[in-house]
Amino acid sequence: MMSPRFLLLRSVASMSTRAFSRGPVSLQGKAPDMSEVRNRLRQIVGASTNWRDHQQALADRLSLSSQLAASQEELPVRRMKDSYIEAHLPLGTDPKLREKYLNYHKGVRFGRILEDLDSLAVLICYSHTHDKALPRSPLSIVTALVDKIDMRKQIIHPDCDIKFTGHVTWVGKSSIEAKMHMFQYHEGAYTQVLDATFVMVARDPENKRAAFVNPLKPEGPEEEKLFQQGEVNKTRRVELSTASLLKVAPTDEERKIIHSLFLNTLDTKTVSFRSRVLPPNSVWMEDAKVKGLEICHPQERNIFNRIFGGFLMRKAYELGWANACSYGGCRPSLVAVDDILFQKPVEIGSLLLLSSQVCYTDGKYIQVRVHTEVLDPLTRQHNTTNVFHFTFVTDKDVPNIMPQSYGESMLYLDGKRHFNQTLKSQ
Ligand SMILES: CCCCCCCCCC(=O)SCCNC(=O)CCNC(=O)[C@H](O)C(C)(C)COP(=O)(O)OP(=O)(O)OC[C@H]1O[C@@H](n2cnc3c(N)ncnc32)[C@H](O)[C@@H]1OP(=O)(O)O
Repeated sequence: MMSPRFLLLRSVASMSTRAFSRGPVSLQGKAPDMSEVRNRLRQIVGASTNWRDHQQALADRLSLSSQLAASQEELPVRRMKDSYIEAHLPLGTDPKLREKYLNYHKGVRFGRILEDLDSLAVLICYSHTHDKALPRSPLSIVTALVDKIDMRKQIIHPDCDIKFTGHVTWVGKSSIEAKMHMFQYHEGAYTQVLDATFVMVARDPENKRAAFVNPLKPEGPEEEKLFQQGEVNKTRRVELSTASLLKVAPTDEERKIIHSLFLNTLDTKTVSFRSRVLPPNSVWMEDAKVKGLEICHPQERNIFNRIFGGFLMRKAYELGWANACSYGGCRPSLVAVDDILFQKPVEIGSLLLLSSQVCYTDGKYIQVRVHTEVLDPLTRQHNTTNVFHFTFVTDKDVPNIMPQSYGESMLYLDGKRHFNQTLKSQ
């Protein structure tokens, strides 16, 4: 039986033809491939194709400020089908493209898929906010959050065509939730590989302050449900942020977990709080880190001359995967991506420090957190730009991760919260 999600997708897809041919992604009526998606984004904002022209392109965009709406009410209401997009990644039919996506293990580089989802989410939002009367959009639409990516299949074939679909499911004043689905053509049919929910934020042409986006009117019970889920997601995010362990103490149950881990690691031969012994089949958290550095070259810029969010996700994912791989001693598969927060833009030329940590384990599962920060070499100041959460699974049980310090215990609990959230949605 087909899943309700898939039925919904089909129903939106079937009513999308008119929207698709009127929307800004129309390319002689056929669905674009991912390079066309990126080219279309460049056209929509008037991005420079050469780095030497980027200052001029930025100056040209400044003049678009006068086209921003003064209130949300003055913008026309949009329907979900107005932003519906289908895009293709012809891995099966384009061998040159396949090389870019292929990993050593004859699978697909998931980091590349993250880049494509990010680009597609931006184009979906520009379709929602499209104004026929304007040749260029005054909005700078940036990725604020990857709320969730749930894998429905663990194997992505490198030689079969991929199809992405997606549309806006909820809007606030300046924020937009976009849901996307990925399918792969295998053994004569398209089957679902993943579902993704991104939150994007519209900013002025200089990317300095929030800008209003068109309201969204759900049509019919299925769209109402999606819209309400968007509201629920927003409330959940606020609640999670309020209960963050960086702000408030752990719950009673969590405190008991940490104390029991502490008791399990005490050296029974000494009467000391300090001497700790690693239990069998365990690894100290301190020994489960992998770090990396990226110099942020202009090649990785987005349409607003900052570092492309998809590139940051790819780098963080690959580091997190390498950490899980060395921790588990075998190739892990991705189960879910959860709550990727884009706190601050990364400027071109930055030194980006990436730090990945195995923060929670449960049987075959490994929860990895990747933290990125930019380092100003002159002032030696560090600024957090992103935090990423990945859940991996391996084919055998992995050692238990063991926190030692109070800070590590909070990382452990945060990892456990993310892991439980992932299990709930599976
Ligand atoms: C060349 C080919 C490439 C083509 C691809 C193009 C892709 C381009 C996309 C990107 O690459 S973007 C790059 C990665 N993303 C960033 O660099 C964003 C970095 N983060 C920020 O700049 C700020 O944190 C952000 C603009 C997201 C939010 O800033 P603020 O917190 O000051 O926002 P503000 O308080 O003004 O709130 C504005 C809205 O954002 C919402 N918001 C802010 N942070 C959020 C969050 N974390 N989650 C959900 N919503 C969030 C907030 O609720 C509010 O919604 P409403 O207006 O609807 O009420």
